[in-house]
Amino acid sequence: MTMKVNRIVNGPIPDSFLSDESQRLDSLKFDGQSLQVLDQLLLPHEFKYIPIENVSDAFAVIKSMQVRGAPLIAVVGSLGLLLELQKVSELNLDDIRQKIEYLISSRPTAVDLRNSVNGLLPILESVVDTDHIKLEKCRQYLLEVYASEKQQNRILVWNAYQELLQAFPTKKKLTVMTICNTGSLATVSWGTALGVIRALHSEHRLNLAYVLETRPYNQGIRLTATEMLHGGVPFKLITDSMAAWAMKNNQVDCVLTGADNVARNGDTANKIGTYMLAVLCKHHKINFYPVVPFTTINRHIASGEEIRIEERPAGEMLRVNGILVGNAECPVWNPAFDVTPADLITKILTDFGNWTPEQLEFQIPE
Ligand SMILES: CSC[C@@H](O)[C@@H](O)C(=O)COP(=O)(O)O
Repeated sequence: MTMKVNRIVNGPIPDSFLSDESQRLDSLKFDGQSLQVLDQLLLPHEFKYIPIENVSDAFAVIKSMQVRGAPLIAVVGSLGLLLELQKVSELNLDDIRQKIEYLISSRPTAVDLRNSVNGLLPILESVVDTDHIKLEKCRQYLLEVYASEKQQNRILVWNAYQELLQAFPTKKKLTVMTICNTGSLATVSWGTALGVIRALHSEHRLNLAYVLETRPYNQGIRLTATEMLHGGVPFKLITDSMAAWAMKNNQVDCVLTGADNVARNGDTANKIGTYMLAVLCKHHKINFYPVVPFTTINRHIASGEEIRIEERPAGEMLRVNGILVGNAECPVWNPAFDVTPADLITKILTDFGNWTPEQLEFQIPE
């Protein structure tokens, strides 16, 4: 997969656009040789960075949800592998292939990680390069996963922002709704849907964001609310069950969500509850937009039926911050994601342009 994809809507992007990086929380610290990630399970009460030295460390923090959010998972997995490859002098093809599969198994729905680490395969399979050159190319590629996530995110947010200006030409300020956490804590940059909400705020075009609590694991209340408070972005936290009532009684202009896996026909997997929002949008005639980096598009699958939905442990539903709130014996079904069918989606906003689901397949870059 090529990393460089550029299709900037109404570009060039002015330097002033999202220039104040102090408004962002750092999901990780990486200096080229050492990596530390923010333990998101401790938020909002404690900001603690934990060191990652290899693939098993990366796997552990992704699996446990200390690190989450599709783009961030991809970067942390890739950097975990990079740190290992920086320590070896000889290429071990089987070992790298096994590590790629191991990393992918940590979160099966989020396709960014799969797309990113699988990008090593053509390098490993080259019949021209020596092992020494392959090793060096693998390192460069993995570093590029990190660098390009940052660059592409700015384009993604800009493109999505342009779409909203165009869709609501007479609105001075928008009221939006969002689910889960799609901000700097889910990426190494501004974020996807939450990045767009940030942009609306910094361009004085945001009235209010309704932030869903996002049961069962509360990424909305623990993470998004923390980011909004940190950046001074106007928002109101609501429980997931208040979404319909908020749409009915308050003007909501659009719903902006992230995505974990988008099929060629535009069917979009995202945090459980997203499908419910799309259905509500249809009833209330509200625009529904997934904000989607190129790395989240799964060109290998035709529709959402092929997306594997991760199921998480019962304890994540029965406990809040480790405290048991239900009977430990409760039978539980805990799917982490759902799939919004393409026909409920207004447009898919991407870093290579903004497309209706019908257009998407013909626009995905090689
Ligand atoms: C930029 S984030 C896109 C998605 O990863 C996000 O919307 C989401 O569903 C996160 O789920 P999580 O289970 O917290 O990793």
